[in-house]
Amino acid sequence: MTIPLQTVGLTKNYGGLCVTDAVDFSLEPGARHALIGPNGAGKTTFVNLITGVIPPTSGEIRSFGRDITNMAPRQRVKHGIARTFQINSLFPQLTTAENVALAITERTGAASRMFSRVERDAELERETVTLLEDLSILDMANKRIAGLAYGQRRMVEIAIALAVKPQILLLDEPAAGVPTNESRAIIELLERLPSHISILLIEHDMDLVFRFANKITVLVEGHVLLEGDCAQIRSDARVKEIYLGRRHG
Ligand SMILES: Nc1ncnc2c1ncn2[C@@H]1O[C@H](COP(=O)(O)OP(=O)(O)OP(=O)(O)O)[C@@H](O)[C@H]1O
Repeated sequence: MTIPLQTVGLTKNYGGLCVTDAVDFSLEPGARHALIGPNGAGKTTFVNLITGVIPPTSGEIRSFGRDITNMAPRQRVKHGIARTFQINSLFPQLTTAENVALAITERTGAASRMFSRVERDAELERETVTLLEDLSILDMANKRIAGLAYGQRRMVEIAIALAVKPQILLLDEPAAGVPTNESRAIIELLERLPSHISILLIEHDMDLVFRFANKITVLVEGHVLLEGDCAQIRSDARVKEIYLGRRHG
């Protein structure tokens, strides 16, 4: 089986500053992989390179056997790569269902014009309901985004990323800024994500990382310090000193 996502010698320089330093990385089929590292380690830059928001200085990005290094961001979405953002991108006056339906419409676009309006609307509703049901957030369907708690909005953002039917999902700090009493629901939602989707989670909350991921890559100053399972990462002295030590000392 071809590898969903792979970077080879991926490098990004800003002037003299090397932010992504020859990163070799693989996301396996069905992965639950976390990318961790201290502030400024280059995690978001890495995601921006993968999604095509910024071009690399050198190196390659491959996905399912295809070189996507120079592919436009929209094409990468069509190719199956979706992401969530740290910044809220929802329409606050629309309901959860309307926000998700809009994202589905964007995906189906021209293809759906082959059907009549009634068929289209029925299919759109069916898919929206199924998606919300699968994530156990159907109770939020008719609520406006503006009236939702912050943690609930983060869950809708994940639903929207799923609306493009991705094969690869990049989650950029899905629990950032979410109060502790709401973060549990987010963790449970992450655990309900379809197993065939390969997921890369960027997260500072180590409890969430250890619960979600079975493989972890530690990025420090743009380069991969270490990669391993939760036990290997927990027990590594360098990781404790550089990153975990400050939080889990
Ligand atoms: N457009 C840019 N121009 C110059 N330097 C940049 C630019 N974007 C990012 N950087 C620098 O690259 C480094 C990595 O930033 P990045 O946001 O990728 O780190 P991060 O690991 O995601 O941090 P955090 O955990 O705080 O979100 C930082 O030193 C940052 O200042």
